[in-house]
Amino acid sequence: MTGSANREEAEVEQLLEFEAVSKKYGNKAALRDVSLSVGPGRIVGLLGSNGSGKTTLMRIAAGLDRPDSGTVRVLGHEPGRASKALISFMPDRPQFERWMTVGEALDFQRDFFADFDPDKSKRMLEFMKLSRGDKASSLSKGMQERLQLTLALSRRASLYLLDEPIGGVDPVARGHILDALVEFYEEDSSMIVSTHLIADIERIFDEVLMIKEGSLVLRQEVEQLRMDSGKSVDQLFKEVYAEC
Ligand SMILES: Nc1ncnc2c1ncn2[C@@H]1O[C@H](COP(=O)(O)OP(=O)(O)OP(=O)(O)O)[C@@H](O)[C@H]1O
Repeated sequence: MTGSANREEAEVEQLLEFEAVSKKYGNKAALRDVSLSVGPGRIVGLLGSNGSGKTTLMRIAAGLDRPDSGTVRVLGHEPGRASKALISFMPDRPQFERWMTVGEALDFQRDFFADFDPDKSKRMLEFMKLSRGDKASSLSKGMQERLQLTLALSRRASLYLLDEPIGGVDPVARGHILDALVEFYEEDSSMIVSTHLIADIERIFDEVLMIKEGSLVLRQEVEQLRMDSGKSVDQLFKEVYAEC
């Protein structure tokens, strides 16, 4: 990164900042000395092969796991009640109970989060072709992901963390879901999206972070990356992870 980019970054209040964050599970290093920052109004792709540390990074940002060392800030707050109120996290596994209907899952989210927006949630349900009366247990994997996204994006959060949001959605529907991401996220907020399906999703990214064996190996603006390398993000990803 250039000096002027550094100065610009320092002037904008960062939504998320990691400084030298490391995390081990037993003797397995899941994150190694990761430093990054995400400013407002950005859609950031978090890319990495299986086990590279994407979920760990998101869980630490969401305040669900603690780093062993390093510091994390969300709009200047250390992880805790204030930072959690600013973040909407979509985990890679369903967070609703299987006995719930779609409507009950949304009501639960509404009761839990002060920033839940009922109007947005209604528009998202229509967009996702879900009905309040649908039973969560009878939804297909792809429809469950649509519900997960509806729950996450129905909040007016500052930072959305979406862990593999389109893995179970069929290729035809992916474009529709990506359009929902772009349409329903808040202008001044930012979104970090982890994925393996880079070719499908790279069109929505402003910036990508590539993580390999717990280390951040690349952080770049997508336009710049395409201009510098003459390659798509997907092509570059395949090169970086060729031996994984
Ligand atoms: N709770 C845990 N206990 C032990 N090891 C863990 C735990 N969570 C993650 N790990 C290990 O940490 C490393 C990073 O895992 P993580 O889930 O963050 O990767 P990921 O990039 O999200 O992978 P995937 O794309 O397969 O979901 C892996 O080696 C994983 O086995």
